[in-house]
Amino acid sequence: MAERNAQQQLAELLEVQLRGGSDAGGVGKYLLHRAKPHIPPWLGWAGTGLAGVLGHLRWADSAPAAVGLTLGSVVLTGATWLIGKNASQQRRLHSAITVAAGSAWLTAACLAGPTASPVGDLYLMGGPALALSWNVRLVLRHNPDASGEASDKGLLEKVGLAKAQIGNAKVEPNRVSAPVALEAGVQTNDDMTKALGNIASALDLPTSAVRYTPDPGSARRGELVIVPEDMLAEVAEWEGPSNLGGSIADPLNVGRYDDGAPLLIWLPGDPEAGRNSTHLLIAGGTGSGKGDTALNLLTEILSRRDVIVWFSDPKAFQDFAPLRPGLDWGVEGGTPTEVLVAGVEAAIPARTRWLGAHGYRQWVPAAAQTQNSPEHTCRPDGRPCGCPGMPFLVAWFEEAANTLRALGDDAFTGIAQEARSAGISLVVSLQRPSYDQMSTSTRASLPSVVALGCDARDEGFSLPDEVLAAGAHPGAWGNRRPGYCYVVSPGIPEDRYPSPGRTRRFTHRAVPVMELLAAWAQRNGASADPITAGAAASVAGRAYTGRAASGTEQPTGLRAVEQEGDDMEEGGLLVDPEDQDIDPEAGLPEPEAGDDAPIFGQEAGRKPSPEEARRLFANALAEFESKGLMVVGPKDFTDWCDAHNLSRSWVSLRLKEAAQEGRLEPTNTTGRWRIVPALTAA
Ligand SMILES: Nc1ncnc2c1ncn2[C@@H]1O[C@H](COP(=O)(O)OP(=O)(O)OP(=O)(O)O)[C@@H](O)[C@H]1O
Repeated sequence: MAERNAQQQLAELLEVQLRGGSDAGGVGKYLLHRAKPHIPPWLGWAGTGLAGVLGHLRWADSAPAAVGLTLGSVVLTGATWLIGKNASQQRRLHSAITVAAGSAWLTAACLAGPTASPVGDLYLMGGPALALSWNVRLVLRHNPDASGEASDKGLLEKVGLAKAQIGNAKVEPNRVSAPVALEAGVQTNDDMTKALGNIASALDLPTSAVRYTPDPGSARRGELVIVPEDMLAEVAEWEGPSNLGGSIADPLNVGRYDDGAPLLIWLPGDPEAGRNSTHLLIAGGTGSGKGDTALNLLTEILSRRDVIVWFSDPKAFQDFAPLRPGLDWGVEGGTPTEVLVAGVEAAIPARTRWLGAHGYRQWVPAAAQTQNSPEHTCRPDGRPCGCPGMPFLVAWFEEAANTLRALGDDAFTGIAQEARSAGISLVVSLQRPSYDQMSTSTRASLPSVVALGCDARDEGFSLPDEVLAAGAHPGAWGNRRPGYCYVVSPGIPEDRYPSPGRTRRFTHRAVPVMELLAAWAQRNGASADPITAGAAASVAGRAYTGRAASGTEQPTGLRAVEQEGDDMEEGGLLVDPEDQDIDPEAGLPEPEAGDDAPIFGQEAGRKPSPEEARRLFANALAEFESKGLMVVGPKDFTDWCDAHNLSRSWVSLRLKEAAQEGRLEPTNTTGRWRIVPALTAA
């Protein structure tokens, strides 16, 4: 490795900055920028000449002026020498000679006249020679920065890594990268990562402009990357999806990196690339641009042909309303979210079984096609089965802290683990990225993150330690840089992780485009396959309808379940036997004669007989179900208890009994039960 002085690398970096300037302002601006540092010596020359002319007009032939000017000249030269004691020897001498020559000439010009011989000749020959000597000095310094401080010591020496070496630098537009070798046996990569802030300070750049990627094979080698100009400062607006009609396996383009490269995320795995599917956390403080980042991602997902989205948004679709028609299942917070979670739990084994039966070890785009290949058939005789394809499923939880807390760590970790082999990606966003919002183990089951600006104390939650050590600092942005983010996700080269990117902004202009996109998804996007729709309906009953197809009243999910019934008759599809009888379209049992007394209207003061109370309780469950409230607990019966003079503890016991009878299923939350719609229909 040709090892060079750090100073040269610095010069190259600044060269790049200059080039950036020239791109921006054309050749004239570039030349002016280059010439600027060389002008001051010439101004000094002209100024001295002018002072000579004026001085002569005033002090020609004055003896006291001669004494004063000579003394002044000596004092100025001495002062220059003294003041220059901290500068290099060479610079000190050069300055003193310049001041001595200039002030001696000025004295002579004042007394004898600037045009007298040889004063005039000295001015015309000596002045330019001196000015040029300063220009040459500047050029040789390799550093056009006129502040003059950076050049006298090597960059790494200044940050306490004197013996470290920088190798051949790779200079790209607005990016300099160079291998670094630290002093063997004395310095480690940790020393380098700790020095990044100081390097940024030495170069007068923001902290996020300097990054270091340690070489995994060495404790003292790595790559230093410097990106001088913040190319993300300019806001980019969202103009539409990047790949309408593409596959969800194609990269999702959510913004750009600071060198202009697209910011890409992959959710499904790719067996050929050896990449696993992933779950994604969108983490950012208030005002960090989480909402717009989510829109970038969701619009990309909904524009793909082979994916469906289940979406829970406790904020009542404030940001996402225009996209709602494109969702296969969209719910607001509270019980509907609990039901959606139960739907995901039910879909996981059903989908995994289907994928396995069709010879897929993980979801790939071919799984979303009708199964016409003998390699992917569920028929024992090996002939193509013709089963409808299974689109990828994204289950998205906005502002998920409460949902995750209610679900519990073990349950979430289990879902996250198993969902990956079921062709399901979870996307989770948090109000505040911190451990009081999400436990360590839940955080650990989300391998990918889009880390937006946050409180500096929460950086450790958002990003892995090694990415922070390499120079990533979302805490430095807070909410001052909306949309700025670091993305850690499979498929992205690891040395990219500490590079900041920025998502696109959504304004009111985006609304009609999003509406068009949702309409496109209704018409051309995937709809739930019978297996997924069946699993959802088996736990959610009427609460799951599937996305309404464009131009028809009938939701696609229910259509899929109906079709499932037909397929079963043909014996084509492998289905969980327990799910076979489910008919989510089936009505609730007709109330028996005399049952039409209003559930919540019992005459005050009269306690029902035990038998009557049970009947009323069964009716109440049926009513909850008909409203799609599929997860219940004693608190949901508060009004009902008041109306019927029954206590919540009685309801609590009845709920447990109903669970033993199979009418309810326990959920992950103590005291909450899921209504089993299949038994209602039976
Ligand atoms: N990529 C971006 N580029 C420029 N501005 C952006 C970007 N993303 C968001 N913004 C702007 O930043 C502001 C905050 O964005 P947003 O509401 O999405 O933040 P948030 O993190 O969702 O905040 P909250 O949690 O309070 O809802 C908005 O004015 C938005 O227009």
